[in-house]
Order: sequence, then structure tokens, then C-alpha cells
Amino acid sequence: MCQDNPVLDKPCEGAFYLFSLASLILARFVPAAVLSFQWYTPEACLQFKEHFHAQVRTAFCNNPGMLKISKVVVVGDLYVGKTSLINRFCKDNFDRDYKATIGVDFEIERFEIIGVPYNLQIWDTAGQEKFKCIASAYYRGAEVIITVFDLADIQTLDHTKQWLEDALRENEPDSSFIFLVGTKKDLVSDAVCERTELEAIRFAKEMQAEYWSVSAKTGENVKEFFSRVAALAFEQSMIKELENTPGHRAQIGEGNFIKLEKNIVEVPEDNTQVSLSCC
Ligand SMILES: Nc1nc2c(ncn2[C@@H]2O[C@H](COP(=O)(O)OP(=O)(O)OP(=O)(O)O)[C@@H](O)[C@H]2O)c(=O)[nH]1
Ligand SMILES: [Mg+2]
Repeated sequence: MCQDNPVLDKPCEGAFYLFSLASLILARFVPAAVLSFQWYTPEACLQFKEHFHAQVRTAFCNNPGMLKISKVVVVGDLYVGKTSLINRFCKDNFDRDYKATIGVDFEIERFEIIGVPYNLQIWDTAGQEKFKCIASAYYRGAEVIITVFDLADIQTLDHTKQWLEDALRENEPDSSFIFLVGTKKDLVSDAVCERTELEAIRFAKEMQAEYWSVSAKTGENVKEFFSRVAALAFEQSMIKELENTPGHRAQIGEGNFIKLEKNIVEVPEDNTQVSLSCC
């Protein structure tokens, strides 16, 4: 079983809190695309209840037993570390040996956001050319597209635009959050990392993506990154659902919501962070 994320559970203090709050307020009111120049840090991933859209808060106060699922698709060159990133997050392990993904694979990860259960369905796709047509069949309906490159192999960054273009082609315009993720942070020196990140942030801007750097080996930024993914996807899908539904609140619970059998969730009135629940 996964442990609760200690970073997310511990209260923020002092400068961290201010930074976090400022980032969140920015993140709440400014679309991710506009923020793409920002370099996200673990502190930026916290999302408090009051920062969610009022419609979303109201919907969940009235319907705390609903469970929502969002689809996440992870793309990028072979060997960049897509599977390792997902395995570090979902299974908290790391394998030094390379085992190429054949076609696609997926994991479901449970979250609790503002006291509400929420699932991410994370699709891991193969980077090898020969599997591309199998993998691309699974791009459709992605609420989040994560384009991955290897911080230690700059060429893989050049290819991210093509991966993103392929994934976007299968989705409605402006329907997906886009992330650009540099992996294997542990393999590069601070100077190389900094240089590559400058280039990556430039790419992220063009791709209208949010940039993160992580290490599946050490776990650096991995939980924080997926918590950010979950918080943004959750809010966006809720707002979309509410906007697309005449009568808004009256219709909550239809569409792709899954009703839980029993009401296991209490929505607390105080500040509630995004937290990871057991696998
Ligand atoms: N040092 C280090 N090695 C990593 C990291 N992430 C992945 N690797 C290694 O890089 C290799 C490739 O990782 P995978 O996760 O299998 O790569 P992939 O992108 O899923 O590859 P395909 O499935 O072929 O598309 C493996 O040997 C991993 O152990 C990391 O953060 N640090
Ligand atoms: Mg793989």
C-alpha cells in the first residue's frame, strides 16, 4: 500500500507557504498555458479547497460520493523513462533494467481532492517506432497529455513537439492539459540541468505546456508532479461537466461520474490539500 504523501500532508510554513499560496492563486486564475514559462516546484502543487472554482466546490459539497476519472496519456521517445516515471508514482519502485513497453499499458491511481475521491487512468505508451500505431490508438479522449524527454539526451527534447502533435491530432482542440517533463534529473549536473531546462522552458512555452523536471530513480518531484496533474485535471473536468450540463448542479452524477456505493467521503470545511490515498 502507498503511504500518504508526506510533502502534501505537512502544513506549509513561512516563505514556502507564501510561495505556494501565490503560485496557487496564480494557477487558479491564470490558465496553465499562460503560466507555461514558470518552473514548477513541489510547493507549487498544493491546491487548497478555496482555490477551486466555486461551481466545483458547490458540486462536491452537494455530491461528496461521486467518483470522477480522467485519462492521462504519457508519450515520448523510447528509453526516456515514461514507464519508470509511472512506476515510481504508482508502485513506488524503480528498475534499472530497461524493458521496452510493447504497445500500451495503463495504471489507475486513486486520489482524494478537496475530500473527494478521484482517479487518474494513466496510459503508458511505447516510444519505439514499430509500436507507434498501436499506441496512438489510445491517445483519444486524453484530458492530460504528458510529453516526456530525457534531461541527459537533448535530442529527445527536440522530438517532443512531434509526439505532442500526434497526440493532439486525436483530441479536440484545447481539451487537454499539456505537460512537458524532463526525466533522469539525477543523471545530469546542476549546470547541465539548468542549461537544458532553459531550452525546455522555451519548448514548453511554444507547446503551451507546463514544465517539470523529475527523477524516477530518486523520486524527486514525482508525487508532486502527479498531484498537480490530478488537481488541474479534476478541476477542468468538473467545470467542463458543469458547463456542458443544463441545470448544472441538478445533473451532477451523470455523464462519466461513477457513483460510489456508500458515502465514504466527508468534505471538510477547513483547508484541504490534494492528497494521495492508498493504491
Ligand atoms: N538514472 C535514471 N535512470 C532512469 C530514470 N528513469 C528511467 N531510467 C532508466 O532509463 C531506462 C529507460 O526507462 P523506461 O522507463 O523503460 O523508458 P520508456 O520511456 O518507458 O521506454 P519505452 O517503453 O521503450 O518507450 C531504464 O533503464 C530506466 O532504469 C531516472 O530518473 N534516472
Ligand atoms: Mg516504457
